[in-house]
Order: sequence, then structure tokens, then C-alpha cells
Amino acid sequence: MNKTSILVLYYSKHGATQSLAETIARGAEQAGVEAVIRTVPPVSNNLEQGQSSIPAHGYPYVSKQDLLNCDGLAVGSPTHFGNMAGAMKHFWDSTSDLWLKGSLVDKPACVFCSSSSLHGGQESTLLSMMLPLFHHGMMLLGLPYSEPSLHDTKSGGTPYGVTHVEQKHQPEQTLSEDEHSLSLAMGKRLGLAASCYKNAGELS
Ligand SMILES: Cc1cc2nc3c(=O)[nH]c(=O)nc-3n(C[C@H](O)[C@H](O)[C@H](O)COP(=O)(O)O)c2cc1C
Repeated sequence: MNKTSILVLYYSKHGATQSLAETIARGAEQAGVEAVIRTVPPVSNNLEQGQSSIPAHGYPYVSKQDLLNCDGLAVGSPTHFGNMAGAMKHFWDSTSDLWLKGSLVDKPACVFCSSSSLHGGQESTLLSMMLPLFHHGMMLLGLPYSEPSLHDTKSGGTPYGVTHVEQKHQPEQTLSEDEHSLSLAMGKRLGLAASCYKNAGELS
């Protein structure tokens, strides 16, 4: 049996969403699964402008093969006007071929986001990222209230998925204790769900 593999796919301009992505990946690894981190290229107002296929730094850009290979998927974006960033939407708009083949059907998935204010649209951003995943037939996971941090948090963290709220006088990338523990829990939950579903499929 191949090792279960989770794809953590994010867009981040200033690194906050990337911190969530890396912590979710660590949580998945704690559940004994492999975690692959990928990002999407930025979009420009000048859509004719060619993008380099390799980022100047950081994680590689996602490929369709990454989506085909994964057994579970976490998708994250900063909140941009209460919605996922255009770069992430642009990427999902390029996946009709996978949708036609049902390539992502029944794969467990979750969503995460970062914003600069507590009531600035985190939940709507999470919901916006769920929409393409539902259309692809994925099985969406949230976070259960049995996670103590979901009750305690004064920063990010929702039952719809893990979030981060930037704090004044802190680097964007610094997660609160509750955000950190919820990110690990989200990764573990996704890893376990993907393992169970993959192993059940391979046995049947
Ligand atoms: C175009 C744009 C729109 C934004 N809209 C919102 C918003 O609606 N609500 C909010 O709280 N923050 C908003 N922000 C702030 C980002 O969501 C926030 O800085 C986020 O943590 C950045 O994540 P990153 O470091 O991964 O890029 C916006 C930022 C930009 C650039």
C-alpha cells in the first residue's frame, strides 16, 4: 500500500496563510501521513503577462498531477474582501478537466484562511473555498467543538475550518496558541480521514 498523502494548497501574499499551511502539514504528519505543500501563482491585472512556471522562492506551484496524487486536500487563502483571493479562484477555474473526470470525488478536504480583522469575513472566505470543492465531489471536514481551543480562542479558529487573525505588534506569520493547536488538529483530522478512506477503498 502506498503511504497516504495530503496536499496542502495555499495562496499567501505576506506569509500568514503559509504559516497555517505549514502547521496543518505538520498535523497531518503527526497522523502518520505524508504532507505535500504547494502554492498557486499570483494573478496580475495584466492577464496577458506571462507568469514564470517556477516561483522565485518558497514552495513549488501546484500541478494537476498533485491533485490527482493526493488522498486528501487542504485549501487556504487570505481573506480578500470576504472571499478567497483571486489567485486561488483562478486556479480552481482551470480544473474543469478534473471535474469532468470526477478525479477528486470522495477525497476528504478542508479549508483555512487568514485575515487582518476578526469580523472581516473569515467564515465567508472559508465557505467560498468550499464551493469548488463540493462541485468536485470532495468530502468537506470542519473542526469539532471537542477541540478545547475552539471554545477558548480569542483569535482565529472556527468549526468551518482553521483561521488566523493578524495581531497588532506581531509578525503576520505568528499564530496564537489556539490557532496553532487547531491547525495541528485540522491536519491530523484530514490525515486520519484520508488514511481511513484510502485503506477502506484498497481493501474493498
Ligand atoms: C485585496 C485585499 C483585500 C483584503 N480584504 C480583507 C477583508 O475583507 N477582511 C480582512 O479582515 N482582511 C482583509 N485583507 C487583509 C488580509 O486578509 C490579511 O492581511 C491576511 O492575513 C493576509 O494573508 P497572507 O499573509 O497569507 O497574504 C485584505 C487584503 C488584501 C490585499
